Amino acid sequence: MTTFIHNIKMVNEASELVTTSITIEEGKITAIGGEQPAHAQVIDGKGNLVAPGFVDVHTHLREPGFEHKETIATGTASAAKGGFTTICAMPNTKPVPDSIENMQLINGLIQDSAAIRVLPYGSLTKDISGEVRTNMEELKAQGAVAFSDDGVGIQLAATMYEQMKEAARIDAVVVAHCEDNSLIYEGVMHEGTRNKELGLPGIPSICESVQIARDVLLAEAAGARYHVCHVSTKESVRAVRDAKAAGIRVTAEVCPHHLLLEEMDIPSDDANWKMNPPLRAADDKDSLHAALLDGTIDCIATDHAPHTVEEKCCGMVGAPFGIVGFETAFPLLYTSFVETGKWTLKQLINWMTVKPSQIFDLPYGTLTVGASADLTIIDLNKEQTVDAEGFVSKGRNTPFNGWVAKGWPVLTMVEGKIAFEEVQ
Ligand SMILES: NC(=O)N[C@@H](CC(=O)O)C(=O)O
Ligand SMILES: [Zn+2]
Ligand SMILES: [Zn+2]
Repeated sequence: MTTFIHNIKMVNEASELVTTSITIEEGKITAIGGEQPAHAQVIDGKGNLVAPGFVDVHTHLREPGFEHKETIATGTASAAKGGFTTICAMPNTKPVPDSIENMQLINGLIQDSAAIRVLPYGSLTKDISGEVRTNMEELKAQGAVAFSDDGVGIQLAATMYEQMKEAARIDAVVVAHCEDNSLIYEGVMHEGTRNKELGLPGIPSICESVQIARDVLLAEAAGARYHVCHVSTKESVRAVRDAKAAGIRVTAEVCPHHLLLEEMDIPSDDANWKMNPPLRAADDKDSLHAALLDGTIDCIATDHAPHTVEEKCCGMVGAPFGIVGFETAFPLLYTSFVETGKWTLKQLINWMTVKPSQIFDLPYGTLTVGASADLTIIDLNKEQTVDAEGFVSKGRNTPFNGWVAKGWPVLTMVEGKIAFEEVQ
């Protein structure tokens, strides 16, 4: 089948919008700016923006094991609505993708119900318990996109070092949730000013940064490719920046909420503001912005982490960490940082497409002839209020409810097939 999308604007290197057309055949882009082919299905882009489908390297789909929070079907529908076409699913499911058998089980579930492309992580240790190392070569052969124990930090340096050496041998990326368990102090938000006002236990910044500092040195010694999840503190930024300057193969991501919010924004003891790592201080947030702009931080990832209303109902202590992210990521970032002139549209799109793809050697996140027709059409003028009740995700856990934003995806396509379309 041939599809022709016309009356569409693409953003060029200078971040200007250029009206063009896209021809898609057999799931691939075959022309940009060409004439309408005969017998094509025609889509009117209505003058909207077309961007490469977003690539999210840090997501939680909860299935198998926690289908009451999210399923592969609801999570990928939510992602498609947010303009995402490729997402990497973290391994904190039940079972954990830590064996050939469990990888195959998860691949089967993805095959059966994913609305977009889902690339599963394999775990670094069995049952993400930090003890017994997994056979990453076996898991890679089953399609593991990279390796992580996200949700928990790897406490033992030797475990991390051994897996890094093996990852270097098989050319895989080690992806780390950095958290030293001895420095959590049962905290539920940032150890700073706001937690004291609210009388809640705090997680100090060193809980994250000391493990990053350890890991970049381990990565250097192992010759491994090492990617840091959800960087949240200025000390973490410095550790990554220094490591890059030393030639260590480190990359890093930042989440929208850490760019948009800080500890003082937390209105009350409300678990919709509880996530790991927590919202940090204003100067941490500033350093994350500077790090994105100077390339210390490579990309943006949502860390979409759905939980139920019941789990999030009753204050921070006792509630699980995590907030949803797919359906609000682009509009919130676009409105806060592109519309205000802090970033160019091209920068934002790159941080959500080519940049994450490059880290994981993925052939996605680009609108070029020959590439998979993974794209999202976005109405940059459409203004809408974030309404958690209207989310496609099962999760309602967002601190952004009620925010007004522009730039909502109206159509998302994966391999030329429509995965989401806004009903008129
Ligand atoms: N980010 C979170 O607060 N929670 C994540 C785990 C994680 O990403 O560390 C989850 O799985 O709920
Ligand atoms: Zn994490
Ligand atoms: Zn996560």
